[in-house]
Order: sequence, then C-alpha cells, then structure tokens
Amino acid sequence: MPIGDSELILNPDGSIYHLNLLPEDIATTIITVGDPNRVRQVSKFFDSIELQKEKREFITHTGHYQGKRISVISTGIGTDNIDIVFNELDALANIDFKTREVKEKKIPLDIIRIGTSGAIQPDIPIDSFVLSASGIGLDSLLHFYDAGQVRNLEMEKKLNDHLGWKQYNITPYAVDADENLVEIFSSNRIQLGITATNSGFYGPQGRTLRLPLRIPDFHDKLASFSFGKHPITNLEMETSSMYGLAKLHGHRSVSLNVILANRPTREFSKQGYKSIDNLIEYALEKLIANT
Ligand SMILES: O=P(O)(O)O[C@H]1O[C@H](CO)[C@@H](O)[C@H]1O
Ligand SMILES: O=c1cc[nH]c(=O)[nH]1
Repeated sequence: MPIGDSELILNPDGSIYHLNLLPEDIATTIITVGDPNRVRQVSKFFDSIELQKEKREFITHTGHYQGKRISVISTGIGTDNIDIVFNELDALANIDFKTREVKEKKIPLDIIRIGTSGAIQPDIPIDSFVLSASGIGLDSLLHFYDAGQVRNLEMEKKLNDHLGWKQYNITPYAVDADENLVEIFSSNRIQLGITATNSGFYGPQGRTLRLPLRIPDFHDKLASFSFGKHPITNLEMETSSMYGLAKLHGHRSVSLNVILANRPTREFSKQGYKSIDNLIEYALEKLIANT
C-alpha cells in the first residue's frame, strides 16, 4: 500500500520534508555532526563538493574524498532530531518516492557521527576521542518503536537494577554500535566506552546553574556502571537513538566523540575546533583505509 501524504511528506520539488534532499543527493556513507557549522568543517577536507543543500538546522554537503563519495549532514541537537534525520535518510535510500512503496531491494547506509561530549570518568583527558561501543538512552525515543530485537536487553537489565531510577520515571534502553564499524574506527588513538545519551544539556546531564537537581548522585551512579569491558565514559545527546534507529532500519552506525568537558575535574577544552578537526581527519583516514 502506498505510504500516505501525511506520513511520507515530500516538498513541491519532490525532496523529503525536513532534509530537503532528493534520493540521488546522498551517498551511502554518511557523516553526521550536531553543529551545522561542522558540516563545512568536514567538507573542507573533501577533494570536491557536488551538492550543498539546507533547511532549518539540516545542512548537507555531498562530495568526494580520495575517490569515495561521502555525505555530511548536520542533525542539530538531540534525539528528537535524530528521529527525523534517520527516518528521512532511510526513506531517501529505501522508499520509492514515485510509488510511495518501500523498495524490495534495500540499500544499507553507513552512518558515522563526529560529535562532542563530556566525560564522566576523571581519567579521560580533555580533547581525547571516545568511540561509543554502546549507547544508553536516558531519553525515551526508542521506547516509541518496537525495538526489543535491537536492544541489548542484558545490559539494560543490569543498568536498570544498578540505577534504580524507576522512581524518577527513567527506564534507560541500551543499543550496541555496529561491530564492523567499531573495528574499522578503533585504534590506540581512541578510547572505547559506553556513552549515555540524554534529552538535555543541563539537568539531564547533571549540570546545575540555578535550578536544583532531582537525582543527587546522577554522575556517580552512571560512572560506577560497567558492562563487559567498558564503563560508562561520557554523556552527550544523540548516540543511543542513532544506534537504535540504524539497527532497526538495517543500517550500520558508530559514534565518535571529542571530549570537550571533563565533568569530575570541571575542565573544558580551550581548543575545541582544533580537536574536532583532529577527529574529522582521523575518521576520514579510517574510512578510506577500511571501506
Ligand atoms: O557537538 P554535537 O555533535 O552537537 O554533540 C554534542 O553537543 C551538543 C550540546 O552542546 C549536543 O548535540 C551533544 O551531543
Ligand atoms: O558536556 C557535554 C559536552 C558536549 N556535549 C554534551 O552533550 N555534553
């Protein structure tokens, strides 16, 4: 049955509603960044840029880097935006916009986040890199999808028992990164860890400026949890939902983050742009060497 006009929304030029893109505009390798200005920071490394489009906070550049076609797209902040970006990217790849039917032969995408984050372990240096082996969702996005088959239910159970946050109506979900992409982007330059994703930057990451917080031992509870080889290392706002929605759609996803803040030591990077540049170069190098 064709997907209705109110569900798959196309603009008058045939492009998808929020991303403003046509199916041919995207590569199958996609870098996502939160900050729209970071799109330029990535594409400045490309040998050529064939397409630049934007709408709202969603800027896309598609080009070639050492012979590989790559798209870089800004998601803006938060898992609510990840819901839009991942559903619309999948639609671009796997729904026929003319018939409004899901295509029989699916195209898998590789989606790599180059983001920024705050460490919750004191020994993770500012400006270092963390690769999220798993994402823990303190947000609620994945609870709206039938996602049991892609969640790490064993980790979820152990985590929920450890946190005891049902009293605050918080029931985290957990999803692992794509194993092959973890291998491709691993090296001694990047630390693997479990990333906790939440729906805000202040209270939801245990920050207080003027408002008192409800969970007094928020960081300690998260930082004292580990599963398998990794503790929870860092907090940011996209990874858990990326992993969930990528897996549900049959895509591969991995999240790489520069540590800009160390919450226990209360430090913040003084060279954020440069450190992000370093992670972009690292990610592009790994992409070319391995895919
Ligand atoms: O730098 P980006 O990729 O946006 O990532 C981090 O920075 C934003 C908050 O400042 C959130 O999106 C968080 O996940
Ligand atoms: O502490 C931080 C730093 C960057 N991004 C976040 O979401 N949190």
